[in-house]
Amino acid sequence: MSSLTLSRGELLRSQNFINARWQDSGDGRAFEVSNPADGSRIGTVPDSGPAEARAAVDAAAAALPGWRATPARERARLLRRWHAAILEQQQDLGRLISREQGKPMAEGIAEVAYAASYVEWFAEEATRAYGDVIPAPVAGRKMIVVKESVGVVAAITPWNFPAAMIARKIAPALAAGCTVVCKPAEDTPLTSLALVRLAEEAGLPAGVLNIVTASRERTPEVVDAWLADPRVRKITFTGSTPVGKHLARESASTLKKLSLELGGNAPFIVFEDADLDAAVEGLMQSKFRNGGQTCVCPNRVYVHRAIHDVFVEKLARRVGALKVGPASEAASQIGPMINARAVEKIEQHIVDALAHGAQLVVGGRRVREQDGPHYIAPTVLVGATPAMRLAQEETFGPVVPVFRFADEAEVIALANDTPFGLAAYVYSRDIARVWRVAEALECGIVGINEGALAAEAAPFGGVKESGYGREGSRYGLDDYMHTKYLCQGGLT
Ligand SMILES: NC(=O)c1ccc[n+]([C@@H]2O[C@H](COP(=O)([O-])OP(=O)(O)OC[C@H]3O[C@@H](n4cnc5c(N)ncnc54)[C@H](O)[C@@H]3O)[C@@H](O)[C@H]2O)c1
Ligand SMILES: O=C[C@H](O)CS(=O)(=O)O
Repeated sequence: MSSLTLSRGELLRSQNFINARWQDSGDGRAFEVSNPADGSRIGTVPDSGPAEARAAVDAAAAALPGWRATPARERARLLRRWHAAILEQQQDLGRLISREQGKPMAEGIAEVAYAASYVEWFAEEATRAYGDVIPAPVAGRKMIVVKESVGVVAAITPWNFPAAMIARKIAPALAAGCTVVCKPAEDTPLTSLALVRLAEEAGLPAGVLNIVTASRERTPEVVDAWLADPRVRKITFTGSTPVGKHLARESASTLKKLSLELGGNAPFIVFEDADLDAAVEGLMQSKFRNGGQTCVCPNRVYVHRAIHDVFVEKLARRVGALKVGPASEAASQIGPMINARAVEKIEQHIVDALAHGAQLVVGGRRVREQDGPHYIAPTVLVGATPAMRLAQEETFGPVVPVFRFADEAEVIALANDTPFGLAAYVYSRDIARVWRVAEALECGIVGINEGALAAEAAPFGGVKESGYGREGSRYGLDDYMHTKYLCQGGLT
């Protein structure tokens, strides 16, 4: 594949950004970033360690008093400038996302607008961090509640949405008056570096936003330094549940505030009275977005036995028609999986399901191997059971296991039989039923006859082992603020 050229070449960064200075790692170590479509090299970034981690916190801590004291309207103004700069570079950033993450070009470009929507949203929310005045129970007393920034925030982000996930963390943090150190996923650091470059151009003061990159091997050195640093008052993380649990355990020593957006295992439930065409469309939208590599992708599809066969036939026809290929091909709808580890997990899930009695309807194998090793054919399996790994673990790939069910009580029990609780989907035309089921499902997000849930105005997050905290929405600022109660006496 051709080397990546951007209309603004300076957006392709190769250094950390600490205290407003682009710099290599102290020991000069670096690692390559490659295109998951064909393994070709896109760029190199620093392989940072504890020294860079500490330098970033030093900068963020030094900048905190000034940024915290900056009027909210000024913080909002800077976020609006960042928002405008991101949209001005939407095409470049979209191409960069698609090149380093693999998603089809249209999805890469759409992700930039999605990321920018969080920056715009929190530019607005910045000026609405209201407190309260409490009617005093006794004379001569004033009782006031104020909101204050939590302080230095460490953000650790995943590879599946390299722009949106970091914007969804940095924007509320800056809006709240926090300063930030961030570490993007080793597979997709370039997009985050480009966004930080645009934030620099927007005029953020030195030290307010700092980013360090690290390989998978050195990431624990960077993040463990932040976990042990008492100046870091909050960790915000999107990624796997095992890593989320590690962060929660290690944050306990300094009782950091946490936002954890972790793995999912979303059920997609189709009742016998559902609009089947709408349900198939909703499943195609939610399941195959980013090749199935999102935390809200349906991981288990439950179809009422009365409409099972006709639903599967409709679904298999759509799935079998999906085009698999690199972002460089305009017709591609399903890109390569992010890395070999992801492909291995997906293949293990398929093999395990077939070994436990599932039947393959379409897909089930690697494709386009002449182009690269990360392409998986969109797959539909029927005869799935709770005993299979793909029912218990998040596949994070283009695989649809279909389970039969007989009645509402049975499918609610099946859907909730998982440690995870992020998203769920219900298709039915019975209004009473959809609300009964939506309320019974143990999760943070429910799509009712709808497959497209993501929106900056909505609170995003889960329950159980999918984590806690909410990102986006009018609730999103709370995760970056403390509530302080002021009581003034002696006024009689
Ligand atoms: N909730 C989501 O949006 C989301 C995103 C990515 C992955 N996942 C889940 O996680 C699974 C594995 O994906 P993954 O390996 O990319 O996720 P991961 O959790 O390993 O990586 C996510 C981020 O955590 C960092 N990280 C990894 N190990 C760490 C450690 N020991 N200490 C601190 N930070 C660490 C990574 O460098 C990356 O920045 C996926 O199959 C999927 O199930 C969920
Ligand atoms: O994969 C994780 C993302 O949070 C999904 S979404 O972009 O918020 O829908």
